[in-house]
Amino acid sequence: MTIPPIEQQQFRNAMSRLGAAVNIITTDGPAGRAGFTASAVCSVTDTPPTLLVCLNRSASVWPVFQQNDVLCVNTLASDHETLSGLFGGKTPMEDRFLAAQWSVLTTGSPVLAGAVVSFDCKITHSVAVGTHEILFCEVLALAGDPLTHGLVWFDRRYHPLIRQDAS
Ligand SMILES: NC(=O)c1ccc[n+]([C@@H]2O[C@H](COP(=O)([O-])OP(=O)(O)OC[C@H]3O[C@@H](n4cnc5c(N)ncnc54)[C@H](O)[C@@H]3O)[C@@H](O)[C@H]2O)c1
Ligand SMILES: Cc1cc2c(cc1C)N(C[C@H](O)[C@H](O)[C@H](O)COP(=O)(O)O)c1[nH]c(=O)[nH]c(=O)c1N2
Repeated sequence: MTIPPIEQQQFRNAMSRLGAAVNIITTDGPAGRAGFTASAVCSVTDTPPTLLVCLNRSASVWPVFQQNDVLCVNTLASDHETLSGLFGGKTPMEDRFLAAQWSVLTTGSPVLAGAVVSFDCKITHSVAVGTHEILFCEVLALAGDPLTHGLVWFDRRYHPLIRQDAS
């Protein structure tokens, strides 16, 4: 029996049905400051606290993350749609960062003001799979705003998460 291969577009159409949090992944260090929008973020283990980020190696930011070896995962709030678009397009890097306020925690990676949660991490190792690099990241510090509402990428558009009981 021959199993027909899943085409790229079929895979993307299927993945578009898998809702995901939207994040801006930032870094700063010897290679400079950079950031991009990512939905491919996942918890790996809590001992040591580790998450993963999948980054396309064709992105302009890839060499910067590779050299800095640190990053911050900033999970976006319901009012961050415009910011997500800036970090997900071909916008010049300085213009992306001018559109929001930033601080730092432990690694020096930019921490977004008003994020739902921020994970400040060192990249412990990475694995290449196809077009992407899976970055395994140990979490060194946390921040966040418990009053914010989340944002989900589903069906190729944003869905602000507003709790039914929110006043
Ligand atoms: N993991 C990723 O690299 C990823 C995830 C989401 C969106 N994007 C990019 O954002 C843009 C808009 O995406 P969209 O969701 O509106 O429509 P789309 O049809 O390009 O993608 C649909 C879904 O497929 C997956 N996907 C898309 N490109 C991928 C890739 N190169 N590798 C692995 N998975 C991929 C994602 O889950 C995405 O939500 C596109 O340029 C897309 O490539 C990339
Ligand atoms: C909602 C959403 C979600 C994602 C993306 C886009 C958008 C709009 N992009 C694409 C990524 O943000 C884009 O390629 C970067 O801006 C890098 O582009 P430059 O090469 O720096 O212009 C993206 N890229 C990636 O490598 N991993 C990911 O998980 C995602 N997820």
